[in-house]
Amino acid sequence: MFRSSVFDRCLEKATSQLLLEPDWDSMLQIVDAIRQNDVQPKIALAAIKKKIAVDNPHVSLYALQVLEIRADPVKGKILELIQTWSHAFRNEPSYKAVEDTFHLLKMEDAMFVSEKAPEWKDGETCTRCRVQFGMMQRKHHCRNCGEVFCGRCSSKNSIIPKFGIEREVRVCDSCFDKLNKPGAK
Ligand SMILES: O=P(O)(O)O[C@@H]1[C@H](O)[C@H](OP(=O)(O)O)[C@@H](O)[C@H](O)[C@H]1O
Ligand SMILES: [Zn+2]
Ligand SMILES: [Zn+2]
Repeated sequence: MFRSSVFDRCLEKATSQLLLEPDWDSMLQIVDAIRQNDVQPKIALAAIKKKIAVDNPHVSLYALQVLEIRADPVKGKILELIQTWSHAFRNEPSYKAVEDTFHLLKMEDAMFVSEKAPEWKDGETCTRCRVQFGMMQRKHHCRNCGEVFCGRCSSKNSIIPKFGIEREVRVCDSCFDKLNKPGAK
């Protein structure tokens, strides 16, 4: 899928051995891709884990920093991984960065807890109008409630700040109203 190749390209850039300092732009694009389900969290997790595991502390550090900017959906599991790493290499000076990043992430975790976007539910009919999905009636997902809808009932887009989604994504009609009516919570 094109969108996930954006994730792969940004991960390569963000963890390149040639970097002299973090490539925040690529890292932000990675986090957006994960948050907006452009790439499956578990695929992202595997790709980042692979980067952390390379035998180059700089690449590992940058891969860890990719998480520092809130790749929420995968963060819990990665924190465990980082904890293992920082314990395993506690006496290795070149891996000191791993330990520092772990503590940074733990601290930050305590500070910001943003809501997580819901898992997408599946179904053979539109949640709103009950039309049956098929070749000519494609299913779509609302990024706010995670329910499945036909194109007509989910034709609008919206940002969803509470999930950290700053780009317009597909939402169903009722979520669009909730997110965009004055005084929306
Ligand atoms: O186009 P299709 O081949 O039917 O595939 C659907 C699209 O990828 C939809 O993306 P969208 O919600 O962004 O439209 C997704 O929500 C559905 O689960 C998929 O079945
Ligand atoms: Zn519908
Ligand atoms: Zn919705």
